Amino acid sequence: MLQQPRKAKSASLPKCLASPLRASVSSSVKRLATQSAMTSKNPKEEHPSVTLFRQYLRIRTVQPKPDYGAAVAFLEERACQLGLSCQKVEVAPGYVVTVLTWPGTNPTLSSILLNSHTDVVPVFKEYWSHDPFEAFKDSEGYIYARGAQDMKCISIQYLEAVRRLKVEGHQFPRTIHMTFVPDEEVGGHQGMELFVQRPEFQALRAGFALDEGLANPTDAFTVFYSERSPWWVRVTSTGRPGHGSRFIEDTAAEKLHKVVSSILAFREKEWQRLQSNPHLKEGAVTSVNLTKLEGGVAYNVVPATMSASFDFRVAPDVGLKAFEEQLQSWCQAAGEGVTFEFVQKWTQPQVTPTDDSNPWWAAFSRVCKDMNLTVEPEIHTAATDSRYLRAVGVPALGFSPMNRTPVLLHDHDERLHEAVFLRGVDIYTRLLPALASVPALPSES
Ligand SMILES: CSCC[C@H](NC=O)C(=O)O
Ligand SMILES: [Zn+2]
Ligand SMILES: [Zn+2]
Repeated sequence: MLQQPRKAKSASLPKCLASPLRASVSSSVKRLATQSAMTSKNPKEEHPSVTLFRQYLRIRTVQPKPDYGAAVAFLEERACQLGLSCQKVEVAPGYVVTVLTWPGTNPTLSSILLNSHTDVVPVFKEYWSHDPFEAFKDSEGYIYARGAQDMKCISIQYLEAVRRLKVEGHQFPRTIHMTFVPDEEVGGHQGMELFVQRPEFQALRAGFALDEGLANPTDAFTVFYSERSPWWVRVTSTGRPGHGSRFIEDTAAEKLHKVVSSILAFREKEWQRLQSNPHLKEGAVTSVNLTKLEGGVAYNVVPATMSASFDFRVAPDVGLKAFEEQLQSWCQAAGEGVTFEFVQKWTQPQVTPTDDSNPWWAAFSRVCKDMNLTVEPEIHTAATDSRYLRAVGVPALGFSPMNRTPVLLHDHDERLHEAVFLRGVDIYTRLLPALASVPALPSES
C-alpha cells in the first residue's frame, strides 16, 4: 500500500511527517483524495480509510481497563498528519479528553463539535467468530471488532472527512472541533460529565454537536434528538429473620416481592402501550428491567435484608418528580422497612428540535435530502454523552451513518461492512461543510 520510502525533508516537516515512512503515508493520503470513496481503484487494495479504521479498532480501549494512552497517542498522530492542533484535557487522573481543531475563517461564530468516545464495552470472546481486537475483515468486506459500530467507526469517519475536505482545499466559516472522550460506556462521569464543566470546554464555544446514534437494518438512517434518562434504582427491603422452617411474618423477601411485582406490572403496561401504538418508537416509552437480586446467607436462614436493582430508562416527556413519587409509593405500599436509593439518576432530559426553527437541523436534514438519505428521527433508548452536551445548552444529534446494518453494539460479532463505513465518510464529507457554514445565528450577530 505504502509508496517507496523517499528522503525525508525533516527540517520543513512537522515531527509526525519527518520520517520517510510517514512522508509516504502523507502522499498516499493525497492520492486517496482523488479516488472514489466507495472502492479503491484496485479491488484488491484496501481503501486507506478502512486500513486506518482497522488500526484504531486494534487499540484495546476495552472497559474496565481501557488503554487510553494508546488511543491518545493514535489521535495525536492523526492530528499531526492532518495539520490540526491537538489539545489534551485531563479531566480526572488518567482520563484525557483529546480535542483536534480545524479553525474556521470566522472566529466570532460558534463551533461544530464532533464527539466520539474512545472506550468500548467488554466482550465474551468465546462467542465471537473472530478475535474482537484483530479487526478481521472477511471475504465479503465485513470488519469484525468491538467498537466497529460503537463507535470507533465514527471517530475515523470524522477524521477522514476532515482530511478529505482539507486536502481539497476547503475552508469554512465555523471552527470544527473533534472531541475524543473516555469513560462513556460506564456513564461518562470521568469523561464528558466533567469536561462540559471545564473552562477548556467553554473555550470551544460549541454551537452544535454530533454524537453517536445506532445502526439501522433498513435503508433508512436513524437520527436521535433526545434520549431517555437512566435511573438505576436499588430497592432494599428489611424484615424479620428466623429459621427457614417456620412461617415468619413480615419478611424482607415478601415485601421485596411486592415491589418487584409493582415495578414489573408497570413494565408490562409500558410494553403494551408501545405494542398497541404503531406510531410510538421504543425511546418514547419508559422501560425497566430487574437486573440484580441480592440477599440471603443460607437455605435455612430467613434473611433480614434483601435487595432488587432496576435499570429504568425514563422517557423525556415523563414528569420526573411524579415518577419518583410513584417509586416511593410502590415501596411504601410493600410495607415497613422498604427503601430505595439511586445509583444513577439523570434529571435534565433535553430535546433538540427537529424542525426548521433549528438552523442546525435545517442544515443537517438538507444534506440528507440532497443525498437522498431517508432519516428517521427518534429518541435514543440508551444514554450517551449527548445528554451532557444538551444539558449545558448545546443542541446535539446522535447520528451513526450505518444503514442496512443490524444493530450489533455491545453484542457478539459486532461488525460493519467496509462499504457502509466508507459511505459514512462520504456523508460526513457533505455534512461538515453544511454545518460549518450555517450563517450567524441571531444570538451570534
Ligand atoms: C447510565 S450511564 C450508562 C451509559 C450507557 N451507555 C451506553 O451504553 C447505557 O447504559 O446507556
Ligand atoms: Zn457508544
Ligand atoms: Zn456503547
